[in-house]
Amino acid sequence: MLLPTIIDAVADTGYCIVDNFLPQQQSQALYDYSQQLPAQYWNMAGIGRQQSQTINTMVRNDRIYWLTPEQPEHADYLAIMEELRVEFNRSLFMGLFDYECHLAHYPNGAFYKKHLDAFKGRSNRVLTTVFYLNPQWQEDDGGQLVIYGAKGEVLETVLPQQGRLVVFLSDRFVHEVLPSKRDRFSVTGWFRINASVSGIIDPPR
Ligand SMILES: O=C(O)CCC(=O)C(=O)O
Ligand SMILES: [Fe+2]
Repeated sequence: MLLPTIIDAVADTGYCIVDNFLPQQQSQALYDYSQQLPAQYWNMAGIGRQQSQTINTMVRNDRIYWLTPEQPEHADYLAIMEELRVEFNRSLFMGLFDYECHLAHYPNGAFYKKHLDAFKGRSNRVLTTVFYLNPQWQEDDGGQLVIYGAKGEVLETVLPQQGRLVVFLSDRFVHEVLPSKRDRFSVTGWFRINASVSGIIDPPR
């Protein structure tokens, strides 16, 4: 069973990379879904939250589409992430209360510069997950996820291979997506705690 392996790795090092997280046909089904999604459904990804959201194509130029449980195509993925959430809470008492995720499309040339997904005490995003959908990705295709350690050293360089899942603590690891030379598809998500900042519950997006 993969879930305990993921939890042990995150408890140990703060991150985890696993292959074949879903059965191949489920990964492929999400890939196929992303391929047929009409262009107008994809939004330019922003930086920051709600009113303070800005679109800065110097930092990132991927396009995103939020997944919802109402769509049957997303049900398998959301169901396993729910299992993972429950397991994290049971094993590590993390108090994760929900999960939000979106499809991401990096067209040829797209990237996401070094960033953190959360700032200590200022976000309810606790754990980042990235699930890759791309069949037969090669080194030359670029688009690697680079994860950095506390001293700025490279910890991991990850090819966005179909079926591969990366999980890491959102406020601990600076990371970036190197320029992709092919259309690159993934599902990026965050497990969240119900933290309130200045008495205001952090809204879902
Ligand atoms: O797609 C990836 O490898 C990482 C994406 C990312 O860092 C983000 O959306 O915050
Ligand atoms: Fe990120």
